[in-house]
Amino acid sequence: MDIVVFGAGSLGSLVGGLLAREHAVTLVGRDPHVAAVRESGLRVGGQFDFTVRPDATTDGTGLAADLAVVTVKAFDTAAAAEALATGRFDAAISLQNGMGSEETLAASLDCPVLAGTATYGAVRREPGAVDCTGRGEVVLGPREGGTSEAADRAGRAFSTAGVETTVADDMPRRLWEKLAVNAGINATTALARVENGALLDGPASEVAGDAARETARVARAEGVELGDDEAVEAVERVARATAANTSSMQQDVLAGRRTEIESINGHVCARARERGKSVPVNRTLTNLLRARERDRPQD
Ligand SMILES: NC(=O)C1=CN([C@@H]2O[C@H](COP(=O)(O)OP(=O)(O)OC[C@H]3O[C@@H](n4cnc5c(N)ncnc54)[C@H](OP(=O)(O)O)[C@@H]3O)[C@@H](O)[C@H]2O)C=CC1
Ligand SMILES: CC(C)(CO)C(=O)C(=O)O
Repeated sequence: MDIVVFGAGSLGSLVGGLLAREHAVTLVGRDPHVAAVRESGLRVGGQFDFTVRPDATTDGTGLAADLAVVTVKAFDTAAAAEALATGRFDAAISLQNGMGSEETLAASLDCPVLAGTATYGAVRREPGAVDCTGRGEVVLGPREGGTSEAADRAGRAFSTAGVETTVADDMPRRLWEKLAVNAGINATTALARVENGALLDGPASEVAGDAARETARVARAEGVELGDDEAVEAVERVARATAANTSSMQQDVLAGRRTEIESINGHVCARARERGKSVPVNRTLTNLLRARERDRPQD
């Protein structure tokens, strides 16, 4: 397949590198990473060890492919959608954390937009190289649930390239469960400056559990069956599996970068407001991160 990976940062470079073992991949990213990939190829290290030679460009406009895989940060989705809309694709998929990216893409693109989640860990350490810090899986499917030929085709493309992949018919529930995990872990660890494993017990675990429970309550108000206990168990499962991780939001805070707070806890707050629900823990976490974003040097 011809595949465009829009957002050749950490996750996009890893997924693009894995896909390039089997498919014709074009990475859309920034220099000096793009220049290094064009010059010497993309080295995939950490839990893998191989080099591939995908195409790479800094100009994401006017491209055409069977599939567009979107891996920019959530706050860059609108710009990515605008660029992708100038090209031609049979399908697109978001592998981003947070909620709302699929809707943003679907509003601009003239092709089926699939939902996806990724539990691979990736860090781009230097231009032309990415490390896999944890082998996970990609789960994908139609964003409204059910099955589709586009989802099956994308699933086959990922699987044949050796990406652990599940094609799921319950993406709305899976997205809300992943949202509960990120709502519980990301902002809590970013503010407390602790690793994910610190949420398994101790003072911050209550905050993470409450944020996940609130998220489950909003999910149910949206018609998605996600129990309070299931949401808390998902947080515990992920915190245990990634105990030594510094969450992506904490990494962003430590590096002085913008965070994805609006599409994670901020999304829970926005949906709760529409449904007349109270989510005080998510509201507190969102406002504390917002306060810090106001003080962050602007891009
Ligand atoms: N890293 C991980 O292990 C995982 C990440 N995720 C999710 O995946 C998404 C991406 O995360 P991650 O890879 O860590 O983020 P990164 O910031 O490392 O990657 C995004 C990249 O896209 C680039 N980019 C943004 N807009 C454009 C554009 N218009 N044209 C070209 N390049 C562009 C960014 O460049 P610049 O910064 O210069 O704008 C950046 O290099 C997030 O939603 C994250 O939560 C999910 C699971 C695991
Ligand atoms: C699963 C988790 C919490 C792992 O750190 C993550 O998705 C993130 O940090 O953004």
